[in-house]
Amino acid sequence: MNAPLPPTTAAGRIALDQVSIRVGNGKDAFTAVDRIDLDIAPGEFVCLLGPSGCGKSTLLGALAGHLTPSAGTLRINDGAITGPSSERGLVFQHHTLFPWRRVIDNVAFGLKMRGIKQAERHAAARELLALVGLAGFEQRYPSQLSGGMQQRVEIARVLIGQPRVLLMDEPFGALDALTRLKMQQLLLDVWARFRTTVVFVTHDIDEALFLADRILVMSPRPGRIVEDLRLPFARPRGADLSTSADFVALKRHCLALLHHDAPVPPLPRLTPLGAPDIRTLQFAI
Ligand SMILES: Nc1ncnc2c1ncn2[C@@H]1O[C@H](COP(=O)(O)OP(=O)(O)OP(=O)(O)O)[C@@H](O)[C@H]1O
Repeated sequence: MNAPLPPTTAAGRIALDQVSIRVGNGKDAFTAVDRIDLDIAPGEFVCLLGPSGCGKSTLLGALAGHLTPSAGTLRINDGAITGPSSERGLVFQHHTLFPWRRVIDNVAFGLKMRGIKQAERHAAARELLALVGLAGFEQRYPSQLSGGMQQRVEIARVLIGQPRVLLMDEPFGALDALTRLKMQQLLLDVWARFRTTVVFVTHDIDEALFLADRILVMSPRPGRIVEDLRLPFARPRGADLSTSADFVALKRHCLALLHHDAPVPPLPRLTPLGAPDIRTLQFAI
């Protein structure tokens, strides 16, 4: 077996061309996602931010290959997305671990399905469990772990498949505030190592600002991208970022974008912690 950890150079370019997605049946069918054009670079960390029901999960479902767009094309690494694939790892708000399998066997399950011998798959699973801070918990069952620990196992379980893209749908939405902050930091640490492309759905502005290279702000239904915001914050990022003047200014800007009845203030002049500078803030619409 190859080394269990994905190569840092793994490609994961995502390209959407005029993607629209209709959901529902018959006279109840409607357009949930409307004409989205998008190019996400390999290794980029992108957050989809928008109000409830704007189509974030629908768009993620199409990226996962679970939904077929009604119009437009959706490609990863120049190949059309025609269905689910192990090159795209999915993490949801609630874990999908097998309750009857120990942690190590949950993480190693994907390798078992590929016919990898137990010693090898356990070695790979142990390595990933250590990476997510769960060394020593290999023999536990999911029900013996806290919610944050279960999500750590879930992330390890997905990473073992060496995905080029991580698709995350509010993965920390069910966690308490402090655990959520810890998990955000953990995710950034893991991402810094693997540089997997990440598309992360959230309606939490702070979370998006803390995690992303780029925030795609969506309109209420039908979901369109109303702003493509590239963040100027240097990495690695620490907890102090969220109290910086630039963070607060961008938060105010995002809040106004999400509250469509309020006028959106012009972006303030930012003082980046490092390159790139204010000119990297781009606006799609
Ligand atoms: N299979 C379906 N059949 C009918 N309507 C659907 C289906 N899937 C999604 N919808 C509707 O499409 C719209 C977009 O849903 P989606 O879950 O993508 O939004 P969201 O932005 O992820 O919302 P939230 O943040 O609340 O999870 C919603 O109005 C939802 O009710």
